[in-house]
Amino acid sequence: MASATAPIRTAVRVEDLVKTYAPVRARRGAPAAPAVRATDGVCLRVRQGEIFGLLGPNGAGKSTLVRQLTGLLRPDSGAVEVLGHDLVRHPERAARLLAYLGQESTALDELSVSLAAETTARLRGMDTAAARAARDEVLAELELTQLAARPLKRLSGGQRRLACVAAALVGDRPLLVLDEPTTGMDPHARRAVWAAVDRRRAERGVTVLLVTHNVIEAETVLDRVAVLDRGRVIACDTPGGLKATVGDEVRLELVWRERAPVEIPEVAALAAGAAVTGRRWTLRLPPAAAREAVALVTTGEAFAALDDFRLATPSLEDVYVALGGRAAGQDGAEGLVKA
Ligand SMILES: Nc1ncnc2c1ncn2[C@@H]1O[C@H](COP(=O)(O)OP(=O)(O)OP(=O)(O)O)[C@@H](O)[C@H]1O
Repeated sequence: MASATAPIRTAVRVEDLVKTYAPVRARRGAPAAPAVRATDGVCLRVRQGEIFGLLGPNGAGKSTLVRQLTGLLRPDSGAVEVLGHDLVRHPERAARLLAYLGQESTALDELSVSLAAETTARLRGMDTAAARAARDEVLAELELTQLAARPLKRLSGGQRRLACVAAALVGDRPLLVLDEPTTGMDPHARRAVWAAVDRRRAERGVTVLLVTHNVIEAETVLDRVAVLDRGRVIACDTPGGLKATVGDEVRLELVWRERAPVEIPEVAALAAGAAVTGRRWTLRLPPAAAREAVALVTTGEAFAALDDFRLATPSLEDVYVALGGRAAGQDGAEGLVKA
């Protein structure tokens, strides 16, 4: 975040951004696809030095939005300004202003880890010596030195992703746009990525725009988050501010052994407010009601039928559901908590 004395500058300004993908006509057995309004009037402001998240289920429009922000996809209408530059009129300026890590790595796959980082640094204007120094630094930082000689296509999925992150981080761009950077990584690698990102923000005031499904990760690394659903921003705040929108409700999860003992009237009463998935009930309750419910299910007949229970304060996922976004697992959306 910007220091208390420095003026807060806007790194990214997005105004009323619209992109509709054209419909596809039916051809040789392939069904027709209707037009999709993938971004539908998106407005955003990202401050300089901020780690800003775009959160939302599959198909919400996150990648479409970032591809417009990075000059790779022309919007139908609306404005995109990065560090004062109009990227709709001058998309070619994006390469100087930002590093973009997309979901695919195909362009680098033939290169070794070392060459991928060095070539990217050279493409970003560093001379050979500086590019090699930046390469060595980032490979050490992400613990990739041992894999330096290996071509990306011969790495595991998580290792390949880490090598792509390394390439994105070289060259000192003031804005990092990272689309699901930690997909497939183990917790150790994830931590290394977040530490590297945070270091650049702290030492160089780098701004980070991060696309994620992963609510848990979002809660721990983001300063602010915009929740996107069906091409629209349905909320934008700090993780804490968003959580406050669900008030002080707590989440109670009950897992029954075989079936819920709904013949017990108090259990039947709980059922009315529960989201049921198989043997699991999820309830959102004020703290006092949650305490009562816990007392009920941890005594007598109800307890005998109970396999497990968990009481949790609201998460961003609760916020997301409360905001009316498509709940995890519905409409083809994957679970929001994707480890
Ligand atoms: N090239 C394309 N042509 C037509 N429709 C597309 C195209 N790319 C994306 N879409 C559609 O636009 C909508 C937004 O897609 P987008 O990839 O931006 O979502 P997303 O939030 O990034 O999803 P995910 O989390 O799965 O990456 C979806 O309905 C998708 O099917």
